[in-house]
Amino acid sequence: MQTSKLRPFYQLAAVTITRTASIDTTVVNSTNQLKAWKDIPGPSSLPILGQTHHFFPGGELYSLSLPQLGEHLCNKYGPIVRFDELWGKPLTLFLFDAEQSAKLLHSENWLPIRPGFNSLIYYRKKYKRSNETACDLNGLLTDHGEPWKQFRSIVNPVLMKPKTIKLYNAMIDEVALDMIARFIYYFRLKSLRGNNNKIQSDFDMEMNLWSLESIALVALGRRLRCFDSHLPQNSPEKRLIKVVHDIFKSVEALDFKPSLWKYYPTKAYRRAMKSYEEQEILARYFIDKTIEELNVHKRVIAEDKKSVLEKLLEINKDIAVVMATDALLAGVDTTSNTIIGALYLLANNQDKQDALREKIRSVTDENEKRPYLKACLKESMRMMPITVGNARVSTKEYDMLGYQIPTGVEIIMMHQTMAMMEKNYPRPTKYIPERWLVNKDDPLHHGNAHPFAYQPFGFGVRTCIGRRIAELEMETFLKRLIENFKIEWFGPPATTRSAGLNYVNGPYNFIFKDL
Ligand code: HEM
Repeated sequence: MQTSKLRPFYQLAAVTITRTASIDTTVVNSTNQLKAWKDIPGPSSLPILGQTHHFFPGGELYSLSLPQLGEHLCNKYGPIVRFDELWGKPLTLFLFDAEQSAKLLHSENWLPIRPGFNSLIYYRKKYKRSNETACDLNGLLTDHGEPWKQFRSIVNPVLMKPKTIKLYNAMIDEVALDMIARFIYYFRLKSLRGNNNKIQSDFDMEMNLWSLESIALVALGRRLRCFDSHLPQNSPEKRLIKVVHDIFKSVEALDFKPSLWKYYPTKAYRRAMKSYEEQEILARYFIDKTIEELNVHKRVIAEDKKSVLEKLLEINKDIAVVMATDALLAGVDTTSNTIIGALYLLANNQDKQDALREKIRSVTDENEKRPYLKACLKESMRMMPITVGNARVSTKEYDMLGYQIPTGVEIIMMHQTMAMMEKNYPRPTKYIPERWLVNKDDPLHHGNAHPFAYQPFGFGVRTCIGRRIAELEMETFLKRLIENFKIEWFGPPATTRSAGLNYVNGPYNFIFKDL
């Protein structure tokens, strides 16, 4: 291997994070006798290998999924667990304490740095640049500091204002109804509906087709062909769905687990660069087609009918394109897997499903709020979240549980583990949507739990930009499903895997009975 080929890898550290916030050590009280970093509990270290040998076959962390890793670390080492710097990965801290998470999230809420997409940052800032196609705007997933703030201040009003998002109600309902029609059509085909009405098709692909069709309609303002019954496997729609899975898998392999990609172009690194490129090409295909159509028709579109892309195009074309590309990456597996989790939990808790159906039927005004529906989704995200937690890089020194935490540490707040602790949510393994609704004197009242044990959409100025869209999509679709079908689960409990996000594994033993 020529050294020139390796050079970009050596340079990576320079591009990953630009710290613009000043170091403020006031968070550490100098009179405190704080214990040092090395005193924080964590797996033992060996010379050269550091703590990585624990991830090798026979090691205590070998082949654990991220949720399993969280549970193991918390049970064995306690609420704060240390991983030392190694192979280009900075100091990393796993946090299982809601109060400390609150402190960190509040304190890092000026220009928060969220780690976790370093390989995508590398692709967008270095790899593409070497292919002479890079642009300076890299988007919310990968920008930090002032560039992130500028970008976010432009897209926030378009994507986060509840009033603006409400304008998409009818469109999103149209997609939900088309998906229900597709379900009914497919389920009537004997080949897809086996004994006991059990689904025999790829249920996760079906849910991804729904989520892609929905996010594309909001982001681009156009219908794709996701519900076309003759959609080929190599269609841009199905390829995009597949490449999104591949990307999240790559992020876990390169950015969460020990990997040598920063020094050497490993196979996983090469696969990741190919996936990032393909996602960009496919997203651009849909975006360019949309812009072309807009230019040809030059229709005067009412403000409430404009897509996110059209609204952003009027402000800045580069931002419009990058935001649509990111929506077609971050808005697919997230909503589809949250819905699969919610359906699984409702199928296994028939009393809650009946209560939800009754509440949905009792609403006569479409604009009326649906607190029980929201509570069902909140409870699903508590028990089956798509991410194990949130993360920030410390830009100040902290006193955390008596330990001095330096700057530049990647701190992963393990909300999935915290949200399943009895002290945070009583009877944590039980699916109880009511906990989000009951009043203060009820021991289950969610306000009695620490609010920072549960943060499915993140926190503060860096919170998920797609949150309002995701909630609208999921509430609309879940409502239509529960209105139309009684959903049951057949066979052994579902298992999950982590591949960047948490996914429910097949077989998807759902039974959908017409009502
Ligand atoms: C159930 C659905 C979803 C969940 C649970 C979810 C969760 C999250 C979380 C936890 C974060 C990190 C927030 C933080 O660091 O504080 C995030 C960021 C983000 N999400 Fe989502 N997300 C969902 C759907 C979507 C959708 C539909 C989009 C499409 C627009 C989207 C786009 C993004 C983007 C671009 C960011 C980066 C925001 C920034 O750093 O400023 N997400 N999401």
